[in-house]
Amino acid sequence: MDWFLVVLVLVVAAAGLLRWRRPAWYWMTFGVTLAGLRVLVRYGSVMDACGLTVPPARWRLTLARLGNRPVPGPRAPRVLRLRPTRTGLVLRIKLRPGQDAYDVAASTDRLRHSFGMYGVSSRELRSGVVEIAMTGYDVLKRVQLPARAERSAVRVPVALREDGAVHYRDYRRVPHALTLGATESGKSVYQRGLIAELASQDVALVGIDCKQGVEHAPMARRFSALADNPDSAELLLAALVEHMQDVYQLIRAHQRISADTLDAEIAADIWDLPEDLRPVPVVVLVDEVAELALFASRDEEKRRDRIITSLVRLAQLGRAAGVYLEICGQRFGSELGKGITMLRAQLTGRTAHRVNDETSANMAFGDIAPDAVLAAIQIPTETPGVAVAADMAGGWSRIRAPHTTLRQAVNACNRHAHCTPELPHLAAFRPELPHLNPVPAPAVETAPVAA
Ligand SMILES: Nc1ncnc2c1ncn2[C@@H]1O[C@H](COP(=O)(O)OP(=O)(O)OP(=O)(O)O)[C@@H](O)[C@H]1O
Repeated sequence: MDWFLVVLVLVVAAAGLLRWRRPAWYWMTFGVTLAGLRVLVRYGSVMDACGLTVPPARWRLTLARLGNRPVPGPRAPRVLRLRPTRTGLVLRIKLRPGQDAYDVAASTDRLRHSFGMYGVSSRELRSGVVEIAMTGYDVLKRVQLPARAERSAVRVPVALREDGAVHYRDYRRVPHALTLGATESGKSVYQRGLIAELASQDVALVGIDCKQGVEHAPMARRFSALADNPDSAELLLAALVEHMQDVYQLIRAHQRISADTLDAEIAADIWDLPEDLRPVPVVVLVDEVAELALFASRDEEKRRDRIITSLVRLAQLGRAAGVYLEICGQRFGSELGKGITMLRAQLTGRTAHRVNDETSANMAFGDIAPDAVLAAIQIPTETPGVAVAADMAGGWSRIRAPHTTLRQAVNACNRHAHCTPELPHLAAFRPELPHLNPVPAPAVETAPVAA
């Protein structure tokens, strides 16, 4: 009995310690079982308390009356499945007649504290079937992407969503994206993580970093082209437009051949081309975009107009040619001059880190997901890296990228330097390669020769 007590105290102490210091480990060791039991045991009463039950059917009442049995109580939605995950529980329920997925969505906060979970969200899978995703702890506090997250050439995991799901950057679904945020809000860390993920994929990376290359230059081994000032950015963007036009020519040539062949696929973009003909997709990463739009003289104004025109052309036509834009900045509104709102309309993937004012949040979401504006303004200063991500479908979620240091990103780029494709149009912009080991070799002391 004594031993049993000692073991019990030790287990409770270990659980308490894990819950306090390592909530993810606590969840996987104790939390998931306790929360699963709690949900199953309390399910009926919680649903009743949250107003998610319906009165019993009339035939049940009649049967009970005829059989002199107790009157049946209200009925909660039927549980189809309760699935544990790495970060929480997923409960799938079948609604009773007269219930609506909106009723569940409106009760998520009540469900959250009634089930003792950290966060609850819901979505309708199909008519009458709702999935309730519950997280057991604050998954955005210390973010680690699951090693088994799916990866493909133009779809890589970049962050974790607050419901515990992995947030992907999928260039085929959302070709161009805009990432906004105040200074020190986590934009560079987000972009670094993205580069580190893309490094191992079959894509060409092109960087435009007007902070003199401070962000991109250390990762130059994996970049097919780099520009570190507005002058070279202008030329690089013009070269990218030429590359895009060449890819269109290739697609046209393939279409001419396949048009004469009965039943052959007719390509509409690079992904329809046979693999041996398909040009490598290009991801163009622009850091601090406002630097490209500012000018102080007439010549600089003309250069700015040419830069914005090239960006607009790439945004409008790049998707089919496999040229994708990833633009990053503190603000991106009409105050940056003509062409900006037109360009922004093409950047349909939006991510906003902490912003300083509502206007900046509106620049990110005002036109695509107005509900996300408030969420972006509420991101606290003490959680850099937390962001709100939305796309044209109008849905949004809070996300946080893992904390990728520049060293980790550089290591990933160096490891995959051999994957860097050479693009003929961009040959003039191949970056000067940093030395892998820049530490000078220590001077060799020569021992005095014995007489
Ligand atoms: N995902 C994250 N998780 C934890 N900490 C983060 C994360 N992202 C950023 N940080 C912290 O916030 C600091 C600022 O991040 P970052 O340099 O990415 O900001 P920024 O928005 O690019 O700033 P600036 O515009 O001034 O370059 C980082 O040094 C890091 O310590």
